[in-house]
Amino acid sequence: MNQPTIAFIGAGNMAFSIIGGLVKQGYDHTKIWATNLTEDTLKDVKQSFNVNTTTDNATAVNEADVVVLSVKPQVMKEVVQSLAETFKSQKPLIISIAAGITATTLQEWIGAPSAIVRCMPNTPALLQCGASGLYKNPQVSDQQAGIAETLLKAVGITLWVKEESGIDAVTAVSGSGPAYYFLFMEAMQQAGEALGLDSETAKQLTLQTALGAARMALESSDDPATLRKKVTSPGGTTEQAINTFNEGELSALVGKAMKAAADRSEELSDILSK
Ligand SMILES: NC(=O)C1=CN([C@@H]2O[C@H](COP(=O)(O)OP(=O)(O)OC[C@H]3O[C@@H](n4cnc5c(N)ncnc54)[C@H](O)[C@@H]3O)[C@@H](O)[C@H]2O)C=CC1
Ligand SMILES: O=C(O)[C@@H]1CCC=N1
Repeated sequence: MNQPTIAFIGAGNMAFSIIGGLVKQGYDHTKIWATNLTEDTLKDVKQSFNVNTTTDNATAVNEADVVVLSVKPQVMKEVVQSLAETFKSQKPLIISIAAGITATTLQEWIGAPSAIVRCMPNTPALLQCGASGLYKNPQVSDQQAGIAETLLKAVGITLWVKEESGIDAVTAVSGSGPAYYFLFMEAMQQAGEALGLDSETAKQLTLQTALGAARMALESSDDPATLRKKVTSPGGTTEQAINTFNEGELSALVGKAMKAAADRSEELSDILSK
């Protein structure tokens, strides 16, 4: 299949990562456009990947089969409305990576039925180690869905949800998820220091343990519960820690925290549709 031309509207962190992933995987750089508000903010992406750049969003969209909306949610309405006529004439596949903006809202701002894939990536995409949830509206063809998947696979794994509300759950799990693990790392490092380790030692032990545990969970045929049990010697040290977590109802707390994140995602969709 010919590689489609892709325009990234808003070449910030996430767009930079996806473009980087695509180019590293051999995507033709001449088929990629990146836009931003000023030439200065486009220098980096131009120098790094030799893609086409412009400060005029419509110029890029006019060239594109696929448009990736990668500006912040707060400016999305203005950006989409200013491109509405171009979208209507060009009919590109539109992929939005913005948190909290539904495909229905995007379509309303465009003012015509449009093929839209909504995606929730996460920040490890910056290391090509991300996890993205994808939703496609009924206008998206199988071929377009394949294009969206290829694009996001350049920065990690991709999983589809059938209902758009699934994106709220994806946001609670993998979108916000890196922050939960960072919080746990912060707490473990602090606890290590409180137990007498110097800060650097506590940090290195914490981070390498997180990496090792994640790799074991991904690569082992055992599930996380089995892996946990294998660390936990009866009457030993881990058991004491796990009992303490259970007394504090850690699982219930995680459930409550993630429900709050999903509820906020739904609420933001309402607020941002205005
Ligand atoms: N799940 C998650 O953790 C993440 C989700 N996201 C989503 O990805 C999107 C992009 O996020 P980042 O790359 O971190 O933001 P960013 O702020 O790094 O990039 C956005 C870029 O858009 C540019 N921009 C602003 N107005 C523009 C306009 N009218 N025309 C063209 N460019 C314009 C800005 O100058 C900026 O460089 C956001 O909508 C965010 O919700 C991003 C990062 C992580
Ligand atoms: O905190 C947020 O609202 C965004 C969405 C997922 C990660 N960051």
